[in-house]
Amino acid sequence: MYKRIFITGIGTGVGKTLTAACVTEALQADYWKPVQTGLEEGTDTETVRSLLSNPVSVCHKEVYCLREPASPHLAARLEQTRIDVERVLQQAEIVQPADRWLVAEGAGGLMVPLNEDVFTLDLVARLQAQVIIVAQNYLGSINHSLLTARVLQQSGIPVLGWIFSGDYHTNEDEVVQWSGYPRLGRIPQAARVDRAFVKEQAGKLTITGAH
Ligand SMILES: Nc1ncnc2c1ncn2[C@@H]1O[C@H](COP(=O)(O)OP(=O)(O)OP(=O)(O)O)[C@@H](O)[C@H]1O
Ligand SMILES: C[C@H](N)[C@H](N)CCCCCC(=O)O
Ligand SMILES: [Mg+2]
Repeated sequence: MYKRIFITGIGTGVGKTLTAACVTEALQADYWKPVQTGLEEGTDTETVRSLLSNPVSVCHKEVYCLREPASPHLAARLEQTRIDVERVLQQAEIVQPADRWLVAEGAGGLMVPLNEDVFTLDLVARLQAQVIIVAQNYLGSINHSLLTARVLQQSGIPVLGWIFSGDYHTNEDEVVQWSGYPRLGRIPQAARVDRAFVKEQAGKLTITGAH
């Protein structure tokens, strides 16, 4: 079994990057965003690099960096290219030493296409990663959360549990109960997100079951 954790979310903009930084800090892991779309506001790799305190974590280079802030298959099409999943998988082998945890972050959620044939979900399965799902509370988030859980269950992908992004809401209990996946923690809404905040939140996560 690879020591790989894939951070997915119930959608885009739900707090995966900050959560990934906290998980990376907690495990003193390495971080990797293989496919980045949208470059104008900076990359997730730059964000995570700026938020880590420990001296051992490495933030690896992306395999694809695509300018358009869109689904990877569309952003790739605009640049007359195609995301080659085999290349992403080969790169995972290259960047990851066998004894180190790798925290990988997807672009958007699991049913985001990487090309005309492959979804992010398929990449997760091929990476043989264990999954952490980031959920945020909003009206409609129970549906998005349980759809995400269902597609992972149906794919037989191992799930470590949920990390909630933002302040507590009872919907969180619903999502845990209906899905059967445990709560690994919550990253509260912060007025200022910095290294100290990430370090503090990393110390509160309980990432059990990772092996
Ligand atoms: N707990 C928090 N406190 C304050 N701001 C937050 C928190 N979580 C996320 N944010 C902010 O919300 C915005 C969207 O979150 P983020 O970029 O992490 O989404 P994402 O799920 O990683 O999206 P993508 O699919 O683009 O990778 C960012 O500006 C981020 O800094
Ligand atoms: C640009 C954005 N921040 C993400 N990196 C890409 C999100 C793709 C979402 C696609 C979709 O679900 O419609
Ligand atoms: Mg992100």
